[in-house]
Amino acid sequence: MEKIAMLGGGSWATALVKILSENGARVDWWLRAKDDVQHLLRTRHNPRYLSSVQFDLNLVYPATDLADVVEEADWVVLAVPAAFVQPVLDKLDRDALKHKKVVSAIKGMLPGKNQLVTDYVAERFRLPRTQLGVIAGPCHAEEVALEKQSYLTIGSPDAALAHDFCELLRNRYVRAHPALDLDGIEYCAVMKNIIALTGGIAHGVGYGDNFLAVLVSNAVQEIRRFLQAISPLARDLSASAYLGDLLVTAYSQFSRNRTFGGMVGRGYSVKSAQLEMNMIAEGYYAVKSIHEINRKLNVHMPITTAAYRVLYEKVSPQVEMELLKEQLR
Ligand SMILES: NC(=O)C1=CN([C@@H]2O[C@H](COP(=O)(O)OP(=O)(O)OC[C@H]3O[C@@H](n4cnc5c(N)ncnc54)[C@H](OP(=O)(O)O)[C@@H]3O)[C@@H](O)[C@H]2O)C=CC1
Ligand SMILES: O=C(CO)COP(=O)(O)O
Repeated sequence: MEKIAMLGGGSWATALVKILSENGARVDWWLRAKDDVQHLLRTRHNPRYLSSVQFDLNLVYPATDLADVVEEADWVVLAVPAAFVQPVLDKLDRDALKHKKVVSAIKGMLPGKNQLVTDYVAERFRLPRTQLGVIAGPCHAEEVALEKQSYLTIGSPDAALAHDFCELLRNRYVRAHPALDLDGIEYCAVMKNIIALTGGIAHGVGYGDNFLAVLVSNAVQEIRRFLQAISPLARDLSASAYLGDLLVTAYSQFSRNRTFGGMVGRGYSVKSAQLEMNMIAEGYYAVKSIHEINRKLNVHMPITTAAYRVLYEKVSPQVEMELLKEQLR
């Protein structure tokens, strides 16, 4: 039996625990709050995220002791928001992940360090990239809870790792495919959140579907330019790990990034939008990271720049969307 350590207690971790445990894997599940662990042990449900999902406690072992949770695992899956991944993982000994395969389900970068999660893990735990992977693709946790047909892509420079993790995920409603482009997939997952957030801002200001379609088309070009500058490779951006994820985040009712952007466009401050959401919109942090990385690369990125100016320089969303609209084709 495969042993998986799941780190994170939010919606995506909850959805992945459902998929993996229903496929027969043992999942040791780290959540940060004792009360949530107690609730899970008592009721078999996560109290705050996807609370309709019921877990088989013969396969799912919720706990708050991080070192214990990872100790016996073959696989460690990271599903805490990017802003908290470093404080969580820094509690582990540097050798704690030595012979383990580490798969990041996080769609964000370490704020402050402006580093991809897999780069941070490789550096901190001295792991070769062949022990690392990412889970990507258009997939909202809420639809997994409803068992709606979904597709995931596992990116890893190690084809066998990607293949094996796909096997752990595949079921009646999840298809999973391997890919080799770890960096491109991870960066794209970060950037699509920025685009969805900006689409939300535009919508909040009053722009409609016609504008959003043009924004998303231009976004594909912006993502292509950035990826070519930071990680040049012949890649097909129309694949679902890239374009699919961009589309679902820009258009889905479940998208936190789009929702957050919408609130900012309607006049909420960043703080009040974050408080009201109660979930994490990674795009807010990603805008700053990508903007700062791009100071060196100098790629033409009008959408990211517009989002940065609204979120970090407090330029009015109306004014910024007026300026952005002149730059789109
Ligand atoms: N939700 C989805 O559909 C998908 C999400 N992802 C990615 O998964 C990652 C995790 O997001 P998701 O599961 O959606 O998160 P949610 O927004 O559902 O939940 C927020 C999570 O952040 C935790 N958290 C809040 N503050 C802290 C803190 N100070 N230290 C540690 N943890 C904290 C919360 O813990 P607590 O409950 O204890 O407050 C909770 O587990 C993100 O990178 C996201 O982009 C990827 C694909 C799909
Ligand atoms: O990555 C996601 C879906 O693929 C989740 O996006 P949101 O965080 O915007 O909900």
